[in-house]
Amino acid sequence: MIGEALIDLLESTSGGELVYRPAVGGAPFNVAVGIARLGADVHFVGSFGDDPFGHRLLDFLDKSGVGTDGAQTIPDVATTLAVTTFQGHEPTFRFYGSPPSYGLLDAARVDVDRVAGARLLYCGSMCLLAPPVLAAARRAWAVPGPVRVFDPNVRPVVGLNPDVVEEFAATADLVKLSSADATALWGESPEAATERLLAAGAGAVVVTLGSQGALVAKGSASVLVPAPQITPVDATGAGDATMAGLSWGILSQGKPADLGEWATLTRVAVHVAGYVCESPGGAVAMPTVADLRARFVDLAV
Ligand SMILES: Nc1ncnc2c1ncn2[C@@H]1O[C@H](COP(=O)(O)OP(=O)(O)OP(=O)(O)O)[C@@H](O)[C@H]1O
Repeated sequence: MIGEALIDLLESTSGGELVYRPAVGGAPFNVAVGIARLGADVHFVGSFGDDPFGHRLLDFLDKSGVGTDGAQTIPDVATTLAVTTFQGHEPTFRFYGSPPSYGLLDAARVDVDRVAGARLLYCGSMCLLAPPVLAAARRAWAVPGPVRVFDPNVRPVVGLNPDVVEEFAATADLVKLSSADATALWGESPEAATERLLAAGAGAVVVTLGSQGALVAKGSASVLVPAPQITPVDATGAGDATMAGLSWGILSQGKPADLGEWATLTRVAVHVAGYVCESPGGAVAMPTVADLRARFVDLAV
């Protein structure tokens, strides 16, 4: 079934040379791998199907040094597959697999003691469309203690309820989203979405702007952090790399106190994203600190 759908899709979208490359991913998956590559201790909570694809994802997390106690393998369910096609370096996704394996997480997988002892809690993304995942995310989000970072990441599946986004934003220390997310959620400019999220209660907001970098806002002020000059090859996981860079910055330097400190953190994050854009694959392209230093010699990390 999936094979037939894939063949139809590939035939309908391949105008020239067709390049097929299997990869691993999913936004929270990419973020977890990205944070681990940068050197922090990270644990993943999420679900996979009980098939070779799911086993491969778990294996990749293990090999990347991500803790998988909170990962759940769902019996008799196929792992959701995403087929990514490209216009230049910009990816478009189509998902296959019903019910979606990522949407069946048991909220009991959230170890509240571990959350309470953590320094940072990341929550994303379109998976929140699934009621079980939303219940799990609310269970984790209710635990006081860690710095909370939230990525609504509504695309490529448009439909996440804006009320849910504002619910999580209300108690988030940081909300990161893309300008495309802002349009999909509210039909708003990055500036207007930033004001909305800050008014909802977010401590700070970062809106990514592709090759232009990112808009960082706190209180009534904002600043544009430019992206490094790169030659993009594959932008898959660029937003996730930004989130990984921001999370790692908070873990290594503490939560920023003011707009200037958020901008400093974001400057590193746009370089992490730029690095990822320069090679194919999303999660596999996430850099170590040594990779960043070698590629961007002027970057103080
Ligand atoms: N062409 C580029 N040159 C330099 N940096 C880039 C480029 N494209 C993306 N980036 C980096 O990746 C970050 C995230 O990109 P973008 O704003 O497109 O988010 P995204 O999550 O990939 O977007 P979308 O929601 O459209 O999928 C940017 O803020 C920037 O740092």
